[in-house]
Amino acid sequence: MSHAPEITLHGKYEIDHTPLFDGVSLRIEAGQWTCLLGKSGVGKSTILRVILGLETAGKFDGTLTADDGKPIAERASYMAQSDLLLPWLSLRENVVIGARLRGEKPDLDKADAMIEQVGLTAHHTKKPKALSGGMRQRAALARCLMEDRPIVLLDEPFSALDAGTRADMQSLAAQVLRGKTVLLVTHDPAEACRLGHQIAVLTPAGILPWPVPKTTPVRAVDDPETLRSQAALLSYLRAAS
Ligand SMILES: Nc1ncnc2c1ncn2[C@@H]1O[C@H](COP(=O)(O)OP(=O)(O)OP(=O)(O)O)[C@@H](O)[C@H]1O
Repeated sequence: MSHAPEITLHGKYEIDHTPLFDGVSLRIEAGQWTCLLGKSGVGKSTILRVILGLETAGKFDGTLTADDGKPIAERASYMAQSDLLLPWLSLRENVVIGARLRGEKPDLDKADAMIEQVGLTAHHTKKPKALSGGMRQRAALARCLMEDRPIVLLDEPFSALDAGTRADMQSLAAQVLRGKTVLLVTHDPAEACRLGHQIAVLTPAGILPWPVPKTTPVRAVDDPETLRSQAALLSYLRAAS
């Protein structure tokens, strides 16, 4: 796998001259999972889009760098909040769309294994409209995990899943993305405390680094320190909202 860089973002962002966040300093550690939380509308998805160089509603004023000095967007894979599945393609064709768009021969064996791991083998010929919301999200996850990129940006990738499937998909993503530089946007303190090597809370005034349990992710769902940590994080988020 190519080098998974550390990424740093410093700066402020405004929409129509109104600040959304100011003085943000976010370090996304090399080869680790950084979980980004914060209240709805504070700008988490915007940060992902800034990192990817995608269009946003406002203007970012600051710096975005990788520790190896190379461009970031072209070696990143991205799972957006909406599944972005192409409605005229089957689930399997959607999962290999990245290779097809690059004019490469898709690795169908790998795709089938990924579809099996997300539990959708029985549905691989179906079009997106024949899938439930949670199934579509798992298809989008499989499509993202197919891409062997060193940088991975995930925007609430497990939000539509039932609790059991969510825990399974978290474990799968952690296994497949081991060693990559991952930024995960989530509203779920339990998810952040289970998966995060680092946790950051975005506020209008900047980033608050949140202490993580001493154990290494993926943490057990019943690990006492993880449970204490997620309870403290939930209390903080509730008080801050
Ligand atoms: N196309 C747009 N035009 C105008 N404002 C926008 C547009 N897209 C986003 N915004 C504004 O930018 C702000 C940040 O949006 P963003 O989606 O980054 O928030 P978020 O923290 O990811 O929210 P959520 O947790 O609800 O997904 C919001 O206040 C939103 O109203």
